[in-house]
Amino acid sequence: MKFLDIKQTPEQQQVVRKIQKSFGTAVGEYKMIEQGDRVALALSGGKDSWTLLHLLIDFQRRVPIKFEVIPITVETGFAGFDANVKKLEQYIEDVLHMKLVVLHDKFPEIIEKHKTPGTSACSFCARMRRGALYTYLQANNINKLALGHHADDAIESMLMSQQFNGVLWTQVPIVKAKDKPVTVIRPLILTYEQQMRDFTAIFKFPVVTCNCPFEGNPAHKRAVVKKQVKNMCEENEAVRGCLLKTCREMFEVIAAKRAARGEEENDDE
Ligand SMILES: Nc1ncnc2c1ncn2[C@@H]1O[C@H](COP(=O)(O)OP(=O)(O)OP(=O)(O)O)[C@@H](O)[C@H]1O
Repeated sequence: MKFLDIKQTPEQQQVVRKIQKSFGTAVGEYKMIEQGDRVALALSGGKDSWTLLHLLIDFQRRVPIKFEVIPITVETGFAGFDANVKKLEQYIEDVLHMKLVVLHDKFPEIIEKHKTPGTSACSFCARMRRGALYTYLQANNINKLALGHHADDAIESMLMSQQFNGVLWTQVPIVKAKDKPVTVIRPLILTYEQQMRDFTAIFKFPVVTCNCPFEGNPAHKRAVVKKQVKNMCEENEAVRGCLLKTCREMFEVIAAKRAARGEEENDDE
């Protein structure tokens, strides 16, 4: 597996080192990976989870901790996604010499039947995806689930929760799933989305989408908040760093509140 060994320009080397550092800091600081872990990497085929898969394999080769990485894709059943998943399988076999686990499902039919008015299809889909992954993980003794959420996701979720729900919430770096022997980890939580774009541009992963008809709607709350952050950064480029610092304080507040209530997390995306 020589994916990181391809010839890189000095600028590209900088991109790689910087992302290895933000990944390594998150994994170390939040104690995400331990000896003997079996880590499922939830691969959507987007740039974030592709980047995460490569960083996990790179980390596996560089540290003395022994752990497994098992890439898994939920083939949701949206028209055309099955052909995209074939591209993921091919790359993983040819380039990484690994096997992709594919869980086939029929989300469009279930969404059509059960969607409750007022809730977005996206959160419903994310919950079903999580359910499918937890079922497979439990049946196969896999104790960690790595998701590709990154720093900008955490920032946007924090601002969305404040503005639309009036609560302190965001995706946290590590959390035990409610009632399940699975711990969710987010090793990219200190890495900005632009870093993933730069990393993907160097290694040219076969990026695919899930072909869902709801994606990219500019009226979505996340799209609204993304634009707000962009506007703030145009006025003061230090804003993004400050917001991530706030998120890091919030991770502790959220964990302390949960511990005080004796709760395990219901880790909604
Ligand atoms: N179909 C899927 N199968 C497996 N894991 C998935 C799937 N879709 C999403 N995920 C996981 O959930 C995370 C968050 O999903 P989301 O749809 O918000 O992705 P995203 O921000 O577009 O990231 P990516 O670039 O990885 O697609 C992904 O990074 C990935 O780890």
